[in-house]
Amino acid sequence: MIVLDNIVKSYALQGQSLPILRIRQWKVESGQRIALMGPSGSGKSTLLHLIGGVLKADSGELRVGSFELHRMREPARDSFRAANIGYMFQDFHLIPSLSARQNVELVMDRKLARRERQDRIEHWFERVGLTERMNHLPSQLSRGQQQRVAMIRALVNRPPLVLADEPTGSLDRVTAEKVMALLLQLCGEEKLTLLTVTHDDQLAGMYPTRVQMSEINELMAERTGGDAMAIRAGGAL
Ligand SMILES: Nc1ncnc2c1ncn2[C@@H]1O[C@H](COP(=O)(O)OP(=O)(O)OP(=O)(O)O)[C@@H](O)[C@H]1O
Repeated sequence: MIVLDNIVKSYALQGQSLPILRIRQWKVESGQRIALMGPSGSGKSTLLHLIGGVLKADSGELRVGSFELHRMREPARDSFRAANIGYMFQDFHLIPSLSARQNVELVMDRKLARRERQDRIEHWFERVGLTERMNHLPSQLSRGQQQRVAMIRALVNRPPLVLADEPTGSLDRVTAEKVMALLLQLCGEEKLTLLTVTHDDQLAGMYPTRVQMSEINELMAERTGGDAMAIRAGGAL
């Protein structure tokens, strides 16, 4: 379970503190698959970075399972992230000089026997329909295929929590729907908690649960009309 209590996050900008998030309470149950929606600048990526331990809140309490992220320094949060979070990004972040298989192998536990690692990799490539492409470089794959490799990389260690930031944002509609459906299916089968940022209503509609940033970020709710662009522009809140 993820629990946020009285979380405040600001960025320092040109000597000023720019408040971005104020969340009184938000809970995500284990195994939930949530589409996180909201206008540009509403703090979606910042929220994912807080939950993933990339950033630390200014104040408040944030628990992911038994981890109290608000008490942890950066090295501890880095270890937490490596062991517990699968990340997916809009632009895949695959290493161009490594094959699809090697990109996945890179994140796998070195303590696993080589045979076991290979079996797992083959199993996952089969599940996403890319068995024939395992030894291709990212540049030899379509964008949808590249994102499926990135999906394997995010899921192969069965992290309890998967954070996906606009994972289909650079794909065409048909491919985006296929990739999103696969991500939802695999996280469902593996019982992983999935938090996906998307601005696309149609893709969000595929999710069992949808959450608008305006429902949880009080800084948005306070603004009449939820004008998050003012947050982006550094407008007074
Ligand atoms: N490192 C930073 N320093 C200063 N301001 C930042 C920083 N990162 C983000 N911001 C600001 O914080 C606000 C929220 O950014 P964030 O990326 O979380 O929003 P978002 O909802 O994910 O937006 P988008 O949909 O455009 O990706 C924006 O106003 C952004 O300009």
